[in-house]
Amino acid sequence: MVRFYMEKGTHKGLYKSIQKTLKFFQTFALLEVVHCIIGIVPTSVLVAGVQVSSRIFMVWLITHSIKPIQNEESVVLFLVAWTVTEITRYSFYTFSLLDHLPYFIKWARYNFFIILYPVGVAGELLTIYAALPYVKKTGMFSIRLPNKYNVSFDYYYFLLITMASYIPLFPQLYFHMLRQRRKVLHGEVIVEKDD
Ligand SMILES: CCCCCCCCCCCCC[C@@H](O)CC(=O)SCCNC(=O)CCNC(=O)[C@H](O)C(C)(C)COP(=O)(O)OP(=O)(O)OC[C@H]1O[C@@H](n2cnc3c(N)ncnc32)[C@H](O)[C@@H]1OP(=O)(O)O
Repeated sequence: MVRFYMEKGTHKGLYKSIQKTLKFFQTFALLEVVHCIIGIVPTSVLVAGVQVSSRIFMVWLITHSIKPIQNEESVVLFLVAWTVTEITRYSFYTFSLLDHLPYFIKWARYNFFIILYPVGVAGELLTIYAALPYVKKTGMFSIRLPNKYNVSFDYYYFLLITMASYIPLFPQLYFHMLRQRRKVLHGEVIVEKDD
């Protein structure tokens, strides 16, 4: 991403140039949920599920499907937030497994999110917001009556509901990370409710 910006001097075309890698890694992140379900990692299934499904949704049902929004600045916002987060997170896992975790990586893992989470969420919400006029105009992914199954679905209203769902769900993730931060960096013992 940095190389693209240095070479082109603009964010336009960035999404197109990284989309394959993005789709591959974000789709495979589903394995993180599987790992929680089968108990390979002790992470909450609910927390990992919300985190991964929101990213898959952004990648496939928003950015991939709605071409006119791919060059929005808000796309860069969430791409940068996700990228820095995952570089830090997987460095943390790798060094932890090697039993040589540098303090800076641990510190970064449990501090960067304080800024990156709101930045990422802002990028995601602004991108969905930018998609709304196109979705309304084209009626994409919507099912209109009458049809033989007597079912109707409006993707435009689905997106509005999805945006609203960030209000109860995002604080859950953010406060979870704040609790993890207190536990890992300050050694506080925190009793969490089971899923
Ligand atoms: C259908 C439409 C759905 C739409 C839903 C809409 C609502 C969505 C609202 C929410 C929006 C979220 C948006 C989000 O996409 C925005 C961003 O991400 S912006 C960027 C900032 N983001 C972050 O900082 C993300 C932080 N998240 C995480 O760190 C994790 O994803 C989290 C799932 C929260 C888990 O963190 P936690 O600290 O609880 O657990 P860990 O999994 O890190 O660690 C537990 C222990 O397991 C070990 N572990 C885990 N995985 C591995 C691995 N792969 N390899 C090795 N070890 C692993 C880890 O070391 C821990 O071990 P220990 O306890 O011994 O330290």
